[in-house]
Amino acid sequence: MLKVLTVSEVLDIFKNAKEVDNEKVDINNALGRVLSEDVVSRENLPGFKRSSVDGYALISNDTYLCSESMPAMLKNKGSIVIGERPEYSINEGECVYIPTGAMLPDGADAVAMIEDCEELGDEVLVNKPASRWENVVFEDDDVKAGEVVIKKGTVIEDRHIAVLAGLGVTNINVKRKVKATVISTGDELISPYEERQIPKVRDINGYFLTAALIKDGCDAKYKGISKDNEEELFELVDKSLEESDIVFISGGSSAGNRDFTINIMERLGEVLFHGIAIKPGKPTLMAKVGEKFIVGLPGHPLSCAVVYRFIMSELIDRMLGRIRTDNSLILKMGENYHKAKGREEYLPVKIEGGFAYPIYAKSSAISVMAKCDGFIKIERDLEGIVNEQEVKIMR
Ligand SMILES: Nc1nc2c(c(=O)[nH]1)N[C@H]1C(S)=C(S)[C@@H](COP(=O)(O)OP(=O)(O)OC[C@H]3O[C@@H](n4cnc5c(N)ncnc54)[C@H](O)[C@@H]3O)O[C@H]1N2
Ligand code: MOO
Repeated sequence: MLKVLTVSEVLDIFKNAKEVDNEKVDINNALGRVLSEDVVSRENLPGFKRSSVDGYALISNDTYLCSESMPAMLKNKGSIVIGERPEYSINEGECVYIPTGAMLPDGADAVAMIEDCEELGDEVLVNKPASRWENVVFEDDDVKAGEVVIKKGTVIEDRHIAVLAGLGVTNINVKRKVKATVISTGDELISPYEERQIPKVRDINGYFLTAALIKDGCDAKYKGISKDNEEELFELVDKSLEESDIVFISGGSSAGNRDFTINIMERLGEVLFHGIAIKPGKPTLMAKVGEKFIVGLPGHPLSCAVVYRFIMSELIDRMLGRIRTDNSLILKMGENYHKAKGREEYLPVKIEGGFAYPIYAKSSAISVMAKCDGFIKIERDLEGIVNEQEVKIMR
């Protein structure tokens, strides 16, 4: 008897998954890792008042009402060197040349752009009034000391690396990678490196899952193809559990006479469910072995991909404490779509002219993965979506 759960019941089970431990990585190895604590700035950024333009640092009052026909005439004290503390301080009637990014000298409260000034011997003529703090960046304009700059759970992207470098945070607290093993099962499977042998089929899921797990920040190992032989698969899963937090088995998940995954799960641990009310991907199963998991995914490639992408990646999120950024898109449907009640459905769609169109595909098809621009989720109790209805496209 299959123990079929709804998607929300499955997600509830994931809430009990334990987060992996923390580790430290160098900024050069931080890309794609999940922050295990908030990054709190120890300091203000930029940390000093600086000019945002090339020009002359001066006292704004000295340029009051000046114009091209009546420029303000200021004494030029010289030049400030970028990266050095200014040797000069500015008094009434004085100015000093300052390059973009250099430290504002004491006394100055504005910078006039070089385009609005003319050097005339020892003097500088300023043709346009500068208002107080014009072209000046304050000590804490960018970041204030004590501020949370990047939140715990964030996946570190290149843009975060920029911020970490700016803050001088080079040793970063992250979650260790989730260790995952991928096993494909089926006597009919051959490696994509092998010569084609009809009616054998190339292993798609092993490659897909390994790539998807790596993309999700796991240390994923592909263990190849196991024959439809319970003992062979048992040995492989048992051994893989020693070195993994989670073992993914593709194929053999439904109820046929060569579907051993359930037996292996019963022998090794506690089966959590056998079946999710979802289309495609119903024959998905999962077991717990101590703090580790075995997941059995449907053999049909589209089903396997949908279950990983929309269900199992949530488990990985839990284990990594990851906050996923929402990159979904809201668009209108370009036609009606009918669905049967009772299962939550993930429908592949193509975007054309700003509308979403369903792609009709059997779960044994794989080309849809190259053709679709994303998936829409249709709730369990709905019977479809009508033309022009707004839908959320998950990518
Ligand atoms: N009597 C029933 N038959 C089936 C049911 C059912 O409820 N009762 N469910 C169907 C659904 S839905 C799916 S999905 C599949 C899932 O089957 P399994 O997970 O047991 O997978 P297999 O039988 O091993 O394979 C199904 C199909 O997928 C191909 N396959 C398997 N692994 C791979 C791989 N790594 N790469 C590419 N293709 C793969 C395999 O050759 C089969 O064609 O069961 C339905 N049947
Ligand atoms: O659930 Mo199957 O995965 O519908 O094709």
